[in-house]
Amino acid sequence: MTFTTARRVAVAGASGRMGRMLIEAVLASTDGVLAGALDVAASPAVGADATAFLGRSSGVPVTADLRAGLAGCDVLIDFTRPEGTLAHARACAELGVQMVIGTTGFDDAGKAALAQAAEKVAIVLAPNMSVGVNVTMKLLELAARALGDGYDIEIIEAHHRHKVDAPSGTALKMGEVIAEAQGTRLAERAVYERYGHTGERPAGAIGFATVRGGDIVGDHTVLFAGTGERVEITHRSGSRAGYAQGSLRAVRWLADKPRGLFDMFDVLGLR
Ligand SMILES: NC(=O)C1=CN([C@@H]2O[C@H](COP(=O)(O)OP(=O)(O)OC[C@H]3O[C@@H](n4cnc5c(N)ncnc54)[C@H](OP(=O)(O)O)[C@@H]3O)[C@@H](O)[C@H]2O)C=CC1
Ligand SMILES: O=C(O)C1=N[C@H](C(=O)O)C[C@H](O)C1
Repeated sequence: MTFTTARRVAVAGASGRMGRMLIEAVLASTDGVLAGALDVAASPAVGADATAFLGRSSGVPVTADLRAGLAGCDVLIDFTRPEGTLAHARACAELGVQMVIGTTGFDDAGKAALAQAAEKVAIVLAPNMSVGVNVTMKLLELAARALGDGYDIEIIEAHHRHKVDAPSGTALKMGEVIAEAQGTRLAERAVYERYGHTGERPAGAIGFATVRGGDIVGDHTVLFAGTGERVEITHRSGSRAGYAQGSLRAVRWLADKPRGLFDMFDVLGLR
């Protein structure tokens, strides 16, 4: 992928699973420049070169000092934890640095804080940066609208043993897309847990089921269970590369945006 003009990119969570994937993707891009790398103060990576894990030197040190890490950067790509991303967003808003945020697990107050930061700088926020997942969301919109209320909806997701939030941000977004396509709100329909004598399935419920194990990168299936037939729409990620490439598309798309909160539907023209 190429940026229209070279963009100076910082990566937060530089030693994380996505952080490393993103650093590799920025280095491999022809006109993106790795200009900053952030991690928590306790991380053993702090002080080391951001590309030491690749056995090479970039001259960019990993730092926990936000001002130092963001100095001279155009955009921060952030896949960390909600509390980290919110601190980064405050710094980015103050310093005029754009953001691409893949972190999941924000509560309503966190989402509101990001919307506030987006009044100062342009931000792309999406629980899944993969092109395939976002196209799958559009298919779900179509299916939900066309199938209507005769089909019971269940969202099943599976991820690796290290994932800390559930259901995944992607599963929640799929639920929101489906609920909105049917003129409703997810909060009124979501069933996150079942145990013991649950009684019959409530009409209109959107159920969630979570699987955690091994090194599963990320699988999502939405089941529309009707009478005499089932529709299943599945996306499986086999690698994290798709998340990184989607993030770089967002970096490029943001280049001429002064401020505002956007998502991957905006980036990919899926609105
Ligand atoms: N939108 C998308 O396409 C995708 C989103 N994700 C999401 O991205 C996030 C990160 O995932 P993943 O890379 O697997 O996680 P990792 O745990 O591998 O990496 C997280 C990184 O963030 C750092 N970190 C932890 N807490 C903070 C904090 N408070 N402030 C700053 N940095 C912090 C970690 O440091 P340390 O290890 O030292 O604690 C680590 O470097 C998750 O929310 C995940 O759901 C993941 C994949 C795709
Ligand atoms: O933690 C992960 O790994 C992933 N998190 C995102 C989510 O919560 O939806 C995206 C992807 O599924 C991988």
